[in-house]
Order: sequence, then C-alpha cells, then structure tokens
Amino acid sequence: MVFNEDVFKRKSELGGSIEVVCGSMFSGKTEELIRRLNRARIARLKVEIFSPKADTRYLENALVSHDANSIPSTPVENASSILLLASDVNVVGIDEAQFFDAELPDVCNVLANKGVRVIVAGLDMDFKGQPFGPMPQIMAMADSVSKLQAVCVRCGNPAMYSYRLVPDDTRILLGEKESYEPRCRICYLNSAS
Ligand SMILES: Nc1ncnc2c1ncn2[C@@H]1O[C@H](COP(=O)(O)OP(=O)(O)O)[C@@H](O)[C@H]1O
Ligand SMILES: Cc1cn([C@H]2C[C@H](O)[C@@H](COP(=O)(O)O)O2)c(=O)[nH]c1=O
Ligand SMILES: [Zn+2]
Repeated sequence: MVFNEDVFKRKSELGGSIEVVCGSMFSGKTEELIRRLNRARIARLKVEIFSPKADTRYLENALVSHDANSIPSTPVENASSILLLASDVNVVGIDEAQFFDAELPDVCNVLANKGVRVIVAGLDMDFKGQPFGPMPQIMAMADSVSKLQAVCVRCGNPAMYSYRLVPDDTRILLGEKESYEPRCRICYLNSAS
C-alpha cells in the first residue's frame, strides 16, 4: 500500500498537476485561465500558452476573453505539438481544449508527470449538452476541476448550457453572441421560446 504521507510529500516536491477550468460559453473560463497564468508569471515561472489553430475568432497569437482581456499564446495544429514546444517550462496553459484531438489527455498527463503545472480551459458540453471532445477524459484525470457558470440571458440564474441560436447542426461552429447564449437548465429545455 503506497497511500501514505510520503506520496503526497513527493508529489508536492515534484509540483506537477492538471487543473481544469470548464463551463458554458461566457462563464469566465478564459478570464480565469489568464488570471492563473498571470499569477504564475508574477512568480517568475516559465509559462507557455497554447490554443488550437482551428479557433480563429480573435488574434492568432493571443487568448482573448469576451471582455477583451488577453495574453500571448501559440496556436498549434495538434496536441502532440504541445509536448515539442513545452520543453523546459514550469506552467502550461491550454485554452479551447474541446477542439483538440484525443491525444490531449495523455499530453497533459505526460507534462504533469514531468513536474509541469498544466491548466486546461474548455467547454465541458457542446450546444446539444453532450460532453465535448477530450474534455471528459481530462476532467477525469485532473487534480482539480473548476466548473464555472455564466448568467442565463433569459432569467438571470446561473447558466451551464451554451444554447445555439442559429440553425446549424454541425458540432464545431465558431461564434459569439450572434450564435450562442448561455442558459440555465430550465431556459435551455424551453428552447422553443
Ligand atoms: N451572460 C453572461 N454571463 C456571464 N458573463 C457574460 C455574459 N455575457 C457576457 N459576459 C462577459 O463575459 C466575460 C467572460 O468571458 P470569457 O472569460 O471569455 O468567458 P468564456 O471563456 O467562458 O467564454 C464575463 O466577465 C462578462 O463580462
Ligand atoms: C457550444 C459550442 C461552441 N462552439 C464554439 C463557439 C466558440 O467559438 C467556442 C467557445 O468559446 P468560449 O471561449 O467558450 O466562449 O466554441 C462550438 O464550436 N460548438 C459548440 O457546440
Ligand atoms: Zn434561465
């Protein structure tokens, strides 16, 4: 049985971990990711930030929140590129993780096992309310999961769904307020209104 205090001591000395920040659109995932990464920079840690090349809504070389907060980032084609580009860093940030391929959970685990603090932000559910891309696996393997909520635009209650306003059934459809609104469970289910 290796479940003893020594295991925790060794873990904290190594420092590696996976943190997930998930939730609906507009729930503050990118802001929270930027906040954590800025604090790591203030602590003089070496930080690298990645986003999927597929997400072309804003600047190519920056994460930008809906409130226009931003931080420089590197767009990558696939999850394995992160391993190549994140050598010799203390902290890795990954935004829009739902768009990455199925390698991302392993990539996060390899980095965390090497002592890297990995902070992953992404949509936990798509517009149909189904688990999105590699997010469920990463959440299962994470040390911590923060599920954020937006404000339901219909009733003001906490919102965990991203309701799609446009008649398009494809899973990946980039967009913002013209295409999506955050809704609570009741308003999401009453989607005919
Ligand atoms: N309905 C809403 N609920 C909460 N925040 C909203 C809403 N509409 C706009 N916002 C703005 O969006 C910001 C969060 O943006 P962002 O961090 O980019 O979210 P996410 O990455 O989760 O989509 C909030 O601080 C707020 O100013
Ligand atoms: C629900 C849902 C969203 N998307 C897209 C829409 C946006 O471009 C991003 C989410 O960005 P945010 O930082 O979380 O606001 O994902 C999608 O392609 N499919 C969906 O089902
Ligand atoms: Zn509501």
